[in-house]
Amino acid sequence: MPANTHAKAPLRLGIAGLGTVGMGVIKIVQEKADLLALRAGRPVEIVAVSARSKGKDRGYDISGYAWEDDPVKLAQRDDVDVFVELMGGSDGPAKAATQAALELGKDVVTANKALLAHHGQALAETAESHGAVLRFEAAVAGGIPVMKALTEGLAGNGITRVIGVMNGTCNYILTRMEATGQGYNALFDECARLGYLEADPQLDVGGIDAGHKLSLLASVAFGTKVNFDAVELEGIERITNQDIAHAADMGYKIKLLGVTQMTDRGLEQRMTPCLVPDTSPLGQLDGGTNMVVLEGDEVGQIVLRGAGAGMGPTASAVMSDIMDIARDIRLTTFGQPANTLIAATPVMDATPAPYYLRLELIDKPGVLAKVTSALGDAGVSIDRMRQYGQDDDADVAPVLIVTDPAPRAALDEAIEAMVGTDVLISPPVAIRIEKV
Ligand SMILES: NC(=O)C1=CN([C@@H]2O[C@H](COP(=O)(O)OP(=O)(O)OC[C@H]3O[C@@H](n4cnc5c(N)ncnc54)[C@H](OP(=O)(O)O)[C@@H]3O)[C@@H](O)[C@H]2O)C=CC1
Ligand SMILES: N[C@@H](CCO)C(=O)O
Repeated sequence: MPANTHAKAPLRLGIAGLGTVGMGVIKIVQEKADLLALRAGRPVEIVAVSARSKGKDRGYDISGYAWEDDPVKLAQRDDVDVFVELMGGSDGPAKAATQAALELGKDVVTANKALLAHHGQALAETAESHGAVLRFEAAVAGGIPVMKALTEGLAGNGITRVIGVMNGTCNYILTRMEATGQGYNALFDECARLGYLEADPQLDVGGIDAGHKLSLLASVAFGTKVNFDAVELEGIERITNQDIAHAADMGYKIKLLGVTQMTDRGLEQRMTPCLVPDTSPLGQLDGGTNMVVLEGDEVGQIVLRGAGAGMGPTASAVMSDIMDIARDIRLTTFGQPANTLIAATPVMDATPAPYYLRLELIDKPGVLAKVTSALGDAGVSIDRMRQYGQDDDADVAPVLIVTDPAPRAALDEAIEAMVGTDVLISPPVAIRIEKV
């Protein structure tokens, strides 16, 4: 043990969840004990652990830690100072054990975005009323220290907008679709084989996991209560190789993009596929990497890029919160006291933007006129339009339209009118073109 670290009592951890992230934390605590003690000014120790299966070989020696079958019992142990929740799930044992720890005034560190997106406000209030801290750096964008950047580095800024790619699985699928020409389904299967998918894959490809993260970022950025239900969500399941190729043709990439900003109408939160310029940092983000772009009124734009998942990166973020607690840095959960967070008016109709519209039309005279008049009647003006040849099927006319900036509601009105004219072979695909 390094000198000068004996004066303060060790910080004693109880870790519930010994999977990818839990074992990553155990690895760091075991392998970097001296470094952590020097940096924290006190030793950081694990005293007890919990998971579903006691007998499982986990690759690291955990025989020196007390075992609890019940995570709630672990959270309540007298010898646990910090309860580290790494089980996952928005309810069940993760919620029960977190609540139990906080009610006893014990600090909690978690990587669980689902838990916080659904119960963050109530848990933060419980923490603060019991003099405990609840921290979640690892829950958003894995190894990227985005919460620290927002709450500490940018503490002197009014945040104007947060945008980013926050789900590595979706970015992997979209960039591999472009690079290899493989379809969505084949790449979904590849992600399953590589172990990239959440236990419920719909959380990834449906945009829900990334939506959880966005709702937490919005709360910290704008001082608002977490409101996941108000996030406009759309997944990547309907994106085709054709969309990706057409987007590339026009100088864009398709990303599952999160955007949150406070407008004069209220709080906008969107996690939807968007087109971004292929030369922008977001456009150039390949594979399972995450990127979060923070915009502050003093600092301008900051771009953070890094691993959004995986053992080392996620455990690194968990340790950041643990080390703050070890150093007696006791920050609020969402960057300001939970009872001062406001309930922002949700804006469900996003700020107007240009849209990419892909249509499969019946190839016969007059169909284009019907499409353009549907757009015109809804007040949507066309910026560019292109019809693609289709050698193998003479009855189908694929048409691509880029609109001028328009409200989404107007575009939906136009699409509804088009559907009513029977000129479409399949439902139109509309993708927002985001200014980044
Ligand atoms: N993996 C990643 O890259 C990232 C994960 N996260 C978040 O971190 C958390 C953990 O994820 P990850 O490590 O990947 O998950 P894993 O599935 O790898 O591990 C989950 C662990 O929790 C234990 N567990 C599950 N349910 C219970 C229960 N009812 N009672 C006791 N223990 C239970 C499991 O036990 P057993 O091993 O015995 O089955 C397992 O050890 C989640 O909230 C996740 O969203 C956040 C960012 C990135
Ligand atoms: N399933 C998530 C893991 C990290 O939260 C992702 O793909 O980004």
